[in-house]
Amino acid sequence: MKRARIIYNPTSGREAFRKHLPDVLETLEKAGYETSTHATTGPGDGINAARIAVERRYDLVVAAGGDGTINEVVNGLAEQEYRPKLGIIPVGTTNDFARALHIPRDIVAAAEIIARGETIPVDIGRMNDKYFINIGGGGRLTELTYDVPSKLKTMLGQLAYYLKGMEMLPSIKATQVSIEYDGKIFEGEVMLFLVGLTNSVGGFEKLAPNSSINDGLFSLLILTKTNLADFIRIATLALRGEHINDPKVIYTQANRIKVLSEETVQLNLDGEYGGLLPAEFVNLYRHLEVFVPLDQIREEDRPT
Ligand SMILES: Nc1ncnc2c1ncn2[C@@H]1O[C@H](COP(=O)(O)OP(=O)(O)OP(=O)(O)O)[C@@H](O)[C@H]1O
Repeated sequence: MKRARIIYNPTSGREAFRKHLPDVLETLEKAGYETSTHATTGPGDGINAARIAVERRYDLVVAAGGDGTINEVVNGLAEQEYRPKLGIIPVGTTNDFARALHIPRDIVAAAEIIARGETIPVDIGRMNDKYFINIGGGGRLTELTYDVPSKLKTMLGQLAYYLKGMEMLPSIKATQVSIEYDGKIFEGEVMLFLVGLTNSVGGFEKLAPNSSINDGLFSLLILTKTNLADFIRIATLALRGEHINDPKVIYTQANRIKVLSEETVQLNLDGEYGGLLPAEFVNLYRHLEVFVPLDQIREEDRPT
């Protein structure tokens, strides 16, 4: 019999998961999995729980929570030689990774996708010694993702980010950086730089429109120094994915990216604080097998 381990964050997304747990267990049972669960106890516990699941040789690990929980589970799996297949049940306020993989927000529907058993290989990112699934980045502008208090996030969802963004706009300063990507170099002042694995970031579904989830490449997006009016114009274009042709924006694909600065620059990984520059990003090609609704996945993302 195959064995599954569910690692879920009991506090994530209005505590919705626990209520549906019996249905999820039944769905996996019917698909032939003997399933056990672990409720995370606080920050970092998801990493440990995933490591334990590796040691115990589970066939499948299900991460149920927001992007924060999925990030922790991936950090627990990424360095191991034996990596169980990964199921995702989105329960958080931001579910960029699930959205990029077309996994539905309905808990039982997401469990049914795991039960169906179709997986694809997915790239993940490493930044210095940490792993990420969606996005890494830096610059004053990226700081707003962790300035948003989590209570506010739970209550207001995406709106919280926009409110915080509006409040911060006038005080955002450019940072002098050097960015080396696959042998090319950018040097200059930036509002932010983003290193993305998927096309969806913070609810902007077209921020990196050319991203493929398993081509071994990051999307690199650099927003060079702008004034407030330019910034608002580019942010508006970004809603439609049209910012990538703007002269203030550099948008390209790369497998390895190094970022340096003489200033102190905070980094952000999957929406959480990720340390300070310098940073080296490496794309780990098809590092995890993830359950997805194959009929929904873009042609270019399907395994070849
Ligand atoms: N029992 C717990 N109590 C408090 N915090 C926890 C607990 N378990 C995990 N966490 C932390 O909560 C953080 C956020 O969780 P998660 O991402 O799942 O949900 P969310 O905040 O609802 O969604 P999102 O991060 O997508 O906005 C995780 O990074 C994790 O470290």
